[in-house]
Amino acid sequence: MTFVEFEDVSLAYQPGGPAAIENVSIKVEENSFVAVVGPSGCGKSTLMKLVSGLKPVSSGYVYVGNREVKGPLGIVGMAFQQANLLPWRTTLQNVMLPLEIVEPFRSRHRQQRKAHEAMARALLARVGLAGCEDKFPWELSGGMQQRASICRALIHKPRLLMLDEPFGALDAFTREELWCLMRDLWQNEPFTAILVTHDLREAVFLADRVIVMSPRPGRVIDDRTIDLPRPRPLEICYTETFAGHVHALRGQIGHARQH
Ligand SMILES: Nc1ncnc2c1ncn2[C@@H]1O[C@H](COP(=O)(O)OP(=O)(O)OP(=O)(O)O)[C@@H](O)[C@H]1O
Repeated sequence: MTFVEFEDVSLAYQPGGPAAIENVSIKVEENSFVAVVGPSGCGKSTLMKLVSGLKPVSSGYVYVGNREVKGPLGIVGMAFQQANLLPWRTTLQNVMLPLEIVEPFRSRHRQQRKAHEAMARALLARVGLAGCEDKFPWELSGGMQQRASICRALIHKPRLLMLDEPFGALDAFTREELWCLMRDLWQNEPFTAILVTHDLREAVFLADRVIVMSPRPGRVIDDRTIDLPRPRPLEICYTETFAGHVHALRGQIGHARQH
């Protein structure tokens, strides 16, 4: 079943101005993991803003769960390159934030505070942050902050997770650790995921499909199925099939940049 659909979508940030993306049509199956790659400025983050309802389309339609997106959506979890944790809240309080804001959790939050806290503690433990609940963000490393930010994006069990370069600011080892964490979280309790990334290895490792965008105005120039078996161990990154996907994607983006 299709869960997210772009139907011939264009967006110009200024009315009548140049299009950031043009005639984009994409279908994302429920509980699948889709990555979007392309040269800088091709409109990857713009796609995120359109799906989450932070920006209206100039033309075309965006549907999430069979409903046209017309404003911010509560069923979306988001994680960005910067962890963006609130510095005055502890890690636990940061993770619990969506439960205070998003329905149906919000209206039950007072009565179910203890249960909500237990959910947050359990999720923090799953990502290896047990013992960090009472620490403030500045007491955590970059990788730990990003783990907490992923917990915050998932705590309200969103049906759709939008990831905008969430591992981009991390060192190579931490990044690979978090790929595995994301793989396990998704595999354990599937949700629909859309990942924007510059890292082609990350895209191939995590995704079922990789969508390639052209330089501005962003258009879909390829939609590549990644048929690597799951569960995928990190060692899969050193196989010929994996390298073949990465090379093909790199070639397409290089070609698109030149033309
Ligand atoms: N708020 C805005 N107002 C005007 N133009 C914008 C705005 N946000 C983005 N753009 C333009 O729209 C185009 C697409 O931007 P977007 O951020 O979606 O690209 P991107 O592929 O995510 O880029 P990067 O890979 O560098 O993060 C770019 O040319 C950018 O300059």
